Amino acid sequence: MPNPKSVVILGAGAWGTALGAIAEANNHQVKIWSRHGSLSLADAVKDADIILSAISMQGVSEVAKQIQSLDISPDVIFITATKGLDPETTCTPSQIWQEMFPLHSVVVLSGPNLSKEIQQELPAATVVASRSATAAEFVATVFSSPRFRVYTNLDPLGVELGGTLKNVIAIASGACDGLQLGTNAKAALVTRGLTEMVRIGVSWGAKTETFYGLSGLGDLLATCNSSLSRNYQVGYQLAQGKSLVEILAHLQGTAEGVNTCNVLMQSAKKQNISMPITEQVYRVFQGEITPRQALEELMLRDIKPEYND
Ligand SMILES: NC(=O)C1=CN([C@@H]2O[C@H](COP(=O)(O)OP(=O)(O)OC[C@H]3O[C@@H](n4cnc5c(N)ncnc54)[C@H](O)[C@@H]3O)[C@@H](O)[C@H]2O)C=CC1
Ligand SMILES: O=C(CO)COP(=O)(O)O
Repeated sequence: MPNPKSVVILGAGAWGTALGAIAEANNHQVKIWSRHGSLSLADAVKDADIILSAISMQGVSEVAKQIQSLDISPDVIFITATKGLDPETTCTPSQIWQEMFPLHSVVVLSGPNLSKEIQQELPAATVVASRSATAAEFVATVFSSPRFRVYTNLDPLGVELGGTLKNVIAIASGACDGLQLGTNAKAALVTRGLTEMVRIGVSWGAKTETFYGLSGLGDLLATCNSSLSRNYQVGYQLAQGKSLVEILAHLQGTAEGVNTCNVLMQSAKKQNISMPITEQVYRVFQGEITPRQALEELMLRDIKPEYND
């Protein structure tokens, strides 16, 4: 374990708090900043070795801009744990952090990490990815513990997109379970969902194999099969006939898949990339069709080869 480091967590939500507890258990000094708390951002990031952002997508650009105006040591490593896409630019959180801090190392942390289980100290594994192998290895040592196994990876975009894109498939999976469609249907949905994730992710520059790792397939398995996932909960409740507005009004925490689905649909249309599951989730959100009609549309698509469609 490295010497104690000063770790600043941005965001006091479910994930920020859980990650703070892991670093604290490894004897690091942890400060958690929240937009609603009394600690100023300037005081929070003063003397930081690591700044870890676990804020919702909607706050990332705004908070990164505020930090840009502060005095940050060139040695600070940024970690991003947000799973979302910017609605205006389609940038990922790490691209936003890297653009604002071009001389700093930026590390993506993503994996099958349902925060409630992590808070209960159940074992889990994750991935830390960066263009800088040294930064990724350093972050791995800060967060690794007997209950949190951290792998390094050199494809930050792929790792980040795995965690982000799977949220839309988790919504579809929740709907699949809400409609009681069975295990075969779920297996088909998740597998074809992964194909969609790879298709668009690779067109954006991610590596195919990254999607078959913990941050892609691993996170899909976790969120598509657990009612602890907020995205899954959204889909499940849609299948029960609730409106999206009603569901989001009562949901505890953030379901990033809703915004991600909208951003993905715009990009897929522009790039002419086929994303049938994402498209059906989008149409359900728009109130154009019900989850059951979405299922029928998916089942009645043209017959085609499994690959190269
Ligand atoms: N909860 C989980 O199991 C996991 C969540 N994530 C990702 O981490 C991110 C945060 O998730 P949670 O902590 O679960 O959500 P949450 O809803 O519990 O917390 C979100 C945090 O972001 C802050 N925030 C929101 N908008 C902001 C703004 N405009 N300015 C400043 N702060 C703002 C909130 O104040 C809160 O502290 C999401 O992108 C999520 O996909 C990733 C892995 C696991
Ligand atoms: O990404 C997650 C677990 O890895 C959390 O999923 P939800 O955001 O759907 O709760």
